[in-house]
Amino acid sequence: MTNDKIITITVPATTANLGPGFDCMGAALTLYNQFHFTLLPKTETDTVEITVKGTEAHKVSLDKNNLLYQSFIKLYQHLGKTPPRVAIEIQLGIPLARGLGSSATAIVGGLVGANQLAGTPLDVSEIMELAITLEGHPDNVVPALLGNCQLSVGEAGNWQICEIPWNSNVVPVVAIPDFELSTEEARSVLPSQINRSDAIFNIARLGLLVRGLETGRADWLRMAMEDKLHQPYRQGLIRGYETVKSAALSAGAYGMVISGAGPTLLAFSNKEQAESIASAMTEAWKSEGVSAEVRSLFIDTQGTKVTSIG
Ligand SMILES: Nc1ncnc2c1ncn2[C@@H]1O[C@H](COP(=O)(O)OP(=O)(O)O)[C@@H](O)[C@H]1O
Ligand SMILES: N[C@@H](CCOP(=O)(O)O)C(=O)O
Repeated sequence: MTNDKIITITVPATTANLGPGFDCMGAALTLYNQFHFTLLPKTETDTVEITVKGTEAHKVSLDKNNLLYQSFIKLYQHLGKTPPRVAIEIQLGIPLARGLGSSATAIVGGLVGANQLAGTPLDVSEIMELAITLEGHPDNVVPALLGNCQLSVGEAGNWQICEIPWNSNVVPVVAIPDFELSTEEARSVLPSQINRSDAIFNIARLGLLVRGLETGRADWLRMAMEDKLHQPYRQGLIRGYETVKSAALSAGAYGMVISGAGPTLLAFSNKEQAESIASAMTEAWKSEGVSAEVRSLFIDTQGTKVTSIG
């Protein structure tokens, strides 16, 4: 094995939807997965070597079904090139199937890793287009790639990406429970049709959320973090949702929403109250028999980072 080229891709977690921004808005968080790609010499067989590190490593597939590897292969197929043999090491810092964009990191990491090894034939917007197609919605892959809070508007082949300013006094507090909820399951409970009043409810709040995030105005954020398109259908899948929400609000949170497809719950706070809100959410979940890791994070401003050796 030659170790002459090692590429490391670091991809941030994301919190998608942010309440009313279902399938269109999301923000990158300061929590990361890292992917190392090492070029291997060609052989007759095209086996892949995958190793995974981290507390949930045993849950990740080590064969060709691995989502990171599949995304890696997709980029070469897109280029019409044969993929090289690689050894992949995954360092998991983001818990899986918790609504923090672990699948988005795998998709973005695989595409960006392949693009680097192929000599960077694609630019960021071409990678973004492929990532959105693979994930099926833009709200987690776009901030994972670009960092910050991003609103994605459009359709395949024609995306407008708009960065939403985020006031530094709006602190994301994430409460990550010890149980999983796959995005697939959380999407399966959503209705295919919505009524007009629910659409108006969300349109108005998404506009308010954009201004609330920019200004940090508590009264705007409080109302803006409500939603009628996905959360009412999903909250029944999250044990303790109501208890944790009332604890967060009583402790002074502006609002609380489901992070991505859940089950992680996301509260917004000012800097002063973040710690007491985190404790209140931990205790509330404990009272429901759920152990949770609760953390105050920051918004990641850099997005996906590439480091190359060799
Ligand atoms: N680092 C990774 N490498 C390979 N596959 C991953 C990785 N992270 C997540 N996945 C895949 O994505 C699935 C979780 O995706 P999903 O249900 O959308 O949850 P999430 O909200 O975490 O994105 C995992 O069960 C696994 O199959
Ligand atoms: N808009 C999607 C977002 C899923 O994000 P994830 O981080 O849970 O994969 C949805 O709500 O289904």
